[in-house]
Amino acid sequence: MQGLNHCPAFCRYYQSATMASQRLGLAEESGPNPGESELAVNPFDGLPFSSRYYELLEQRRALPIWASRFIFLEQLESSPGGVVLVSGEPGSGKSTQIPQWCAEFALARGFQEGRVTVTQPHPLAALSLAMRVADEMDLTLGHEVGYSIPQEDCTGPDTLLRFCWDGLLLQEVASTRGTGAWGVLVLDEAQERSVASDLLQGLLQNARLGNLPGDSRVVVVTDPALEPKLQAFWGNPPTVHVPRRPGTCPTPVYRDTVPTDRVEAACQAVIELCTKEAPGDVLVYLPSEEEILLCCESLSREVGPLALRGPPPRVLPLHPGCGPAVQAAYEDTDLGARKVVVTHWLADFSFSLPSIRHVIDSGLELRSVYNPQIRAESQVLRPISKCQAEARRLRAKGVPPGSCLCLYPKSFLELEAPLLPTARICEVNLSPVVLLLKRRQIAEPGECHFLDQPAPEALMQALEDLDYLAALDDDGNLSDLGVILSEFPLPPELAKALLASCEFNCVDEMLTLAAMLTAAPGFTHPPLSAEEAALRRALEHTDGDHSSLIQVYEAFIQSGADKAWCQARGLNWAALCQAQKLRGDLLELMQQIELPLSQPAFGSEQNRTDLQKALLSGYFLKVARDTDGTGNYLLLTHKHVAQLSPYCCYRSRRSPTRPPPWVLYHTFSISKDNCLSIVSEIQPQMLVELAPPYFLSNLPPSESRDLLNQLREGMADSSVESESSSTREFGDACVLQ
Ligand SMILES: Nc1ncnc2c1ncn2[C@@H]1O[C@H](COP(=O)(O)OP(=O)(O)OP(=O)(O)O)[C@@H](O)[C@H]1O
Repeated sequence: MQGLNHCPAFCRYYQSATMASQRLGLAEESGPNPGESELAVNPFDGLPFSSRYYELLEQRRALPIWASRFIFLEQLESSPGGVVLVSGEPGSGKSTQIPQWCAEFALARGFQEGRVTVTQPHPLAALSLAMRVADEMDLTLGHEVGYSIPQEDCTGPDTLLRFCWDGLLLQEVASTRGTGAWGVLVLDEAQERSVASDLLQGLLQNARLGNLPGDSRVVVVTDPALEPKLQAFWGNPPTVHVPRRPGTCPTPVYRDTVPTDRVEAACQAVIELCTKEAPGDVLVYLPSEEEILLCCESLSREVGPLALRGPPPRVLPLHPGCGPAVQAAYEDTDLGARKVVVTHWLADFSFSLPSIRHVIDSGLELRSVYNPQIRAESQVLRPISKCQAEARRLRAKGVPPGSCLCLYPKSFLELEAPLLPTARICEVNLSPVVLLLKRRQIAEPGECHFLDQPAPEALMQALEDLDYLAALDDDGNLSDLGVILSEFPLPPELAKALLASCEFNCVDEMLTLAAMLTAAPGFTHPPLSAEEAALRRALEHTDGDHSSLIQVYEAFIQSGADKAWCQARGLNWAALCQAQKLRGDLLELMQQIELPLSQPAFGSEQNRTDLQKALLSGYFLKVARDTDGTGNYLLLTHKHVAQLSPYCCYRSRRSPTRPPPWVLYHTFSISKDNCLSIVSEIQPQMLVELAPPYFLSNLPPSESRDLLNQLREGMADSSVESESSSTREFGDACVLQ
């Protein structure tokens, strides 16, 4: 801010704004014109506007939302509760314009209440919007306009307008670190119902965000479908309705049946559009990233040989793994080639691509849904909501109208689809949410008023898990350990394993593992060729998948983070780079909290045991046992049978043939089969040492539980005989409980 206060243009702008009227500069509807040399200075950096600014200004003025600028600023100024709702269709200009107007509003108040933060439910959308808005405002990305997404903070001391992944903002407000405060907070894409967006709204509504200055503003931006619910939730705040764009969107054409091969059906529909030479870009919606990649491969093969008048279409994937390359979807292609963008739910509401004329919609989405009763994730293929289907249809714009092909019958969504997207808070593991609520001193998470209340059983399971992890004290409040766990941007069990590594002198290895488990479980993907498979096998570690992940990371670092090295092994280079960054962030955090670190010792026998102990301290809830040597694992916490994932090192190994009897796993998922992923062998004695005794006694009756209890009794007896050694062992185990 200091930079701005020393900027003459800012001082001139600010003085005139405050002297003339509270709303001067805000009510000015048209923005500066190229001829007005006096005003043709950017008030945010004091530099003259470039010609690019005026070029983009013309585009901005053509957006449907432009007509609502004055009314928005007026409501922001005068809203009695400080909350304003903005409701408009996708593509009307909400995500790019509202943040700029909020920045003008904050500037006119001299940024005395704080700066502007805009949340997005997808990190990639935050990045892409920051790039666009910096361009539209004629400012430098990373200076006045910035973004914060996992493992990348592109902001600086002069940042006035920050686009932020909502999960990150939630982490900031929960912890004592980070900026967390703002003068204007814009919660964009509320209709997506991300966990963080719902939670932030719940906390704001319950006035639990204590770090807010007195006169701050909250702007909630939504698709019209969620407006009535938000109106009721926020007590009828002032609402800006963005007018509908004049012109027509195509009437959808439905298929008679749902195709058995969606990818093939989508490819054929694209080829048909290309051969008919129907002008305009194409947007294809498929359910999953896997199908996006298959479709892109298949299209790239098939469109090349087509005898077309113009250049062959350019096929572009659009999914969370694309990184900054997503901007290519907005850019004009060389020689004016047609773009075919293949995506999934990511582009339901974000990524308004202005050149799209044709939409091909599978009507389905693949989502991960958590079942608290069996503590398992399932990949659920389900119809999209009616609101998403409408948003997809509206993506096809232009004159003459393009087309919208639905690869399903009309009755499909009418009968099966919900009206609105499901609130993600009702579909995820709630342990991190409950940890956060406890951090905000909300004693009973059920008390917090949310747009949709999560199921009581899901909350109970989360409380139970946090209790086992010793994150709660006897009164159900956050323990000291719980406070430290809540500081980490990791699931509670992984944060606990990381903390335990301080006790067991294996911080260096556990930091790597925490980063790899979070950013790059890419080692589990199948290799594509025999050479790849051989190179990959060389990275496998005999101790299991967890040690393999550490080994992959170390080899990656030794390669100098080389992209070609990763490609030769079929490893995801971008994900490994992310792991490297995250590891650095976690290390910094541990140093800030002044936790003891330890020297690298990967590969030694002592380190192997230490690492297992640290892992088990966090993951004792995720243990399974192969009771008869057939590879059918019984999970300890409930009566489910699961198999090792096909990519697990114990399955790809030629010998030994017998799978390990006791394993610790990272995820249990139910999709095509019941599958345990990222698995390492453990010794049951260690489990008895490290799991809280009441966890073991609460396990459902099974042969495994009896075995563990026998072990416990045996260990207790031997402790009487050799008190000194067992005191040391149990002493280790009790430190974090
Ligand atoms: N990252 C970007 N790069 C280039 N142009 C962009 C970018 N994002 C948006 N635009 C342009 O801004 C216009 C308005 O998009 P904007 O995202 O503001 O609309 P919206 O109403 O918020 O829609 P959505 O709900 O889909 O985000 C788009 O049509 C496009 O021309």
